[in-house]
Amino acid sequence: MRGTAQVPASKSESNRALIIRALAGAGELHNLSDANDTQLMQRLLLDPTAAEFNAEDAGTVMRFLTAYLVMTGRQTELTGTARMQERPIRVLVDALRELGARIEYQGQEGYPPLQLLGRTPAPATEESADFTELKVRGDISSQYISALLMVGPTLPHGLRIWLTGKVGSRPYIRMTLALMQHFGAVCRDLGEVLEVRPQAYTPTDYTVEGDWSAASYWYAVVALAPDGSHLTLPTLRRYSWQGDQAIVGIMAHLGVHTEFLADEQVRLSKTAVGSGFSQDFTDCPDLAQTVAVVAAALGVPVLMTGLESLRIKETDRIAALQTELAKFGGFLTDEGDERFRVSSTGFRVNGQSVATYHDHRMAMAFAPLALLGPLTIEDPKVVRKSYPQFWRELEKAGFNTDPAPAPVF
Ligand SMILES: O=C(O)C1=C[C@@H](OP(=O)(O)O)[C@@H](O)[C@H](O)C1
Ligand SMILES: C=C(OP(=O)(O)O)C(=O)O
Repeated sequence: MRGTAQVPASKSESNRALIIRALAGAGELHNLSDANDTQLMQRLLLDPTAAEFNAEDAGTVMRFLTAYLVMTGRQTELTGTARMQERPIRVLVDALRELGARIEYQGQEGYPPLQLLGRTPAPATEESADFTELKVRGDISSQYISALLMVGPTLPHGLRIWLTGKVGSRPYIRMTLALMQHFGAVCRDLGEVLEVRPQAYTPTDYTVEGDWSAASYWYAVVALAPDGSHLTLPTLRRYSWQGDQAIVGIMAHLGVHTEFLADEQVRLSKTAVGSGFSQDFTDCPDLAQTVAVVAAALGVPVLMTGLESLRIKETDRIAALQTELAKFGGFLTDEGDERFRVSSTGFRVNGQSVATYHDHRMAMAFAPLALLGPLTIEDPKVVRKSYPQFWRELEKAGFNTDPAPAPVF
């Protein structure tokens, strides 16, 4: 294994930059992601008169657009796939209602689809109030908090959010604040409290970094490749806003060494694996599948915590991992108290077929196992959500895929 693999641009950064640019009115965005989640966000933001918006299976699109559309006074319906209609949104809807938004549930209370009916300005806050205040729980999805923060500068008194509960995916909140600041917003992260001053965004240019969550699949490839393998990934920064850069430290336990080169490149090389470790995924839930598969394949025991949010993503990722790993001799055992242990006995790849449950990360997390033997990935098009060129890049790296990857768009 030698060479260079292209990762897509970060869909998380792209989708924030698109919302903030829409609020700023202008600004050039470079290296936007070709992920369906980002292409979709771009198309929907360009459609000012649509009577219905479909966020498909994109959590950021659903949550960010709910706040953006309703707070900019749009009256429209916002829906998504069958799975999106099972992903909760009540925390965000309740918070927006407190800000004067009129939102109705079209189906089940607490879930999309939503009817957005515009906004009646909230009762005049006292003159002395320096911020409009909200209490928001942080233990279901950080996307609600990012969605609220991004519209914060447009509110007459700005916004002060008190976070309650165990806050998950916090690096994504920091990324939101960092991008807002890049576009001239004045905000402060005080831990439990987040503050945004009322102030127009400044039109600014931004170049999106490569996607560290997508990079994790190349870490998996190097971890499972023969000794002496190495791989270069362009567009990844040493100082990243993405919490999934945590893959650098995690994969050091699984035999991948990272070197940051000049010109925003990282070089991965294969080294010795460690004897086992514990890892909390609260800050980086999207890495859990990659790590579980590699650890099981290498026979490195891992105690995984912080997986709570995995149950409400594209699929129940804990159940999906348990079912699919078992086909190979891998286990993700629930030890109670939200602790899960990865283990394996006689892990073998010999033609199994992996179900992907409409989840791009199931497909990409299991694909690197092809280094150990042949396997089938069902419904390979799922990768279009975040990494449409994934199969093509694997072919370029020397994997044989049948059928050969076709353009996914
Ligand atoms: O804000 C974002 O861009 C994201 C936040 C995370 O979701 P949660 O906050 O729901 O954990 C992550 O899993 C998702 O892929 C992208
Ligand atoms: C959970 C994910 O995305 P979202 O929540 O934005 O649909 C993901 O990309 O793994």
